[in-house]
Amino acid sequence: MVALILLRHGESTWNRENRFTGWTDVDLSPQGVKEAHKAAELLRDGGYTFRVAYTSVLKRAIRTLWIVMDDLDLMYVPVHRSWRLNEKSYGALQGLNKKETAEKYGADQVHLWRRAYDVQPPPLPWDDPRHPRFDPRYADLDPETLPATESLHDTLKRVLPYWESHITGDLRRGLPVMVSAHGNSLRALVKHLDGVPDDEIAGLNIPTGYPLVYELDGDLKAVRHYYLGDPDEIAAAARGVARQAGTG
Ligand SMILES: O=C(O)[C@H](O)COP(=O)(O)O
Repeated sequence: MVALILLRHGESTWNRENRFTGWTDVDLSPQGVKEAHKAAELLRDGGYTFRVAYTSVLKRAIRTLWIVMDDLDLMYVPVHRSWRLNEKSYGALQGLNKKETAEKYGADQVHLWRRAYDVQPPPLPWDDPRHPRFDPRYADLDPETLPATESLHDTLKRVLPYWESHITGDLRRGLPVMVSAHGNSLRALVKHLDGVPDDEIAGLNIPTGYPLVYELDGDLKAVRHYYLGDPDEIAAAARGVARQAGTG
């Protein structure tokens, strides 16, 4: 059995302000920093460690990982960053307040944008300065592959090749792996690991800062998975995520 630890970054400044974030590179809030330290404590208390770490190219996930590695005295562990682990692109919704968006477009529409498997939010126009093609961190990528918006399905389609080509190799070698990423890139991974049907994934909400441990067998089938931390607190935090737009 090998452990895969999934960790959604601690609360970000835009989580705090209840804004759609997506590929916007905002940092952790002071609360998010505390959540990252708490995640490290939960891992230490549970006797968990990791030999390799993966994260996105967004600082809220990177900083969460740094804090965990520092607190666990694991700063030497190799870290791989990839845009493929970034949050789902929220396109033109990025920056907008979730509740105000629900008031304007209706709670049902916002729920579809947030949680439906195959629905894309409105795209960023090609010339919008926020389009990732203008961001130097993606300069080596074909601009046509960079998303102007994404459904969860689109997110899964770019997460999976990285899972297969990089992460599974370490797990097959028996190395425990940490993935510090985002609400929706992790929902995509969980959908794959647990074989969650398309129409059921809308009900899954991942809270910030609680390690989600998967025990995988030799074929990398998920045998068991569980959060570390107080179950009532975690359930309340997941309900809080579901209700960010006033719905759920
Ligand atoms: O990008 C965001 O706004 C959040 O990180 C995830 O948002 P969601 O829970 O609305 O999908």
